[in-house]
Amino acid sequence: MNQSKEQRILNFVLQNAVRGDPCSVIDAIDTYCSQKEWAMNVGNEKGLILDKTVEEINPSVALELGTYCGYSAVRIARLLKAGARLLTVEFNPEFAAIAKQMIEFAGVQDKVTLIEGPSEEIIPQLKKKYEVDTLDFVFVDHWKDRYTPDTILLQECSLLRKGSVLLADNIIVPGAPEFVNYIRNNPRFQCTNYPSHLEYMKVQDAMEKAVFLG
Ligand SMILES: Nc1ncc2ncn(CCCCCNC(=O)c3cc(-c4ccc(F)cc4)cc(O)c3O)c2n1
Ligand SMILES: [Mg+2]
Repeated sequence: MNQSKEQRILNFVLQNAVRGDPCSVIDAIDTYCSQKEWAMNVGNEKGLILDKTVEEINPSVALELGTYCGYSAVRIARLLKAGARLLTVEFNPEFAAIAKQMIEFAGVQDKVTLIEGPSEEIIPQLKKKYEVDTLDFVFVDHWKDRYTPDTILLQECSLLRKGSVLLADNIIVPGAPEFVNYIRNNPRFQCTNYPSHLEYMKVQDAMEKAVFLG
């Protein structure tokens, strides 16, 4: 049975990155996906915006929606302080299996809890099953039409506190127009737009940061 693109990306990392070195894993994925096969990792340009946001917040508890191959989970986890943790949600079992191996190879597995399932099912479980009180940071990078309902769900589940930060990928491509309308017109969020480019392409994209005001 021929390999998936995601398996080829993982194999390239296993052969070209250094075990336990998250930066070498990030670089290997970016090299493969810019030179061989495009893939929907956040990439290095938007990845720097992600890095700066994570460093600014220095979260104790972070959530990622849409793990894919684990590229942004490794990017986020490598910046977390001792004792801090990232919960990342992926509903595609093949992608989750790749991401698990990617996270372990990078050596950040102690900081990352990979949860398999749809966000709409997992979010309501975070408090009781995953012992979350509130979230300091949420990276939103899953189905673009789930951005709004899941932002509402996070509020309904009392998972956001004054100062919680959401960072959403793909505001332009594929786009999340309903989310942009919702979040920018919601007085409970303070929004900032970060123009950038679609990963590995010269196409315009952007990220949106939204601070929950409580
Ligand atoms: N509910 C739920 N819960 C949990 C989940 N886990 C996964 N999913 C499903 C998410 C499926 C992948 C989401 N990501 C994207 O679709 C995406 C696409 C592009 C892109 C594609 C083609 C182009 F031509 C241009 C741009 C670029 C990006 O950066 C993207 O992030 C879940 N859903
Ligand atoms: Mg994305």
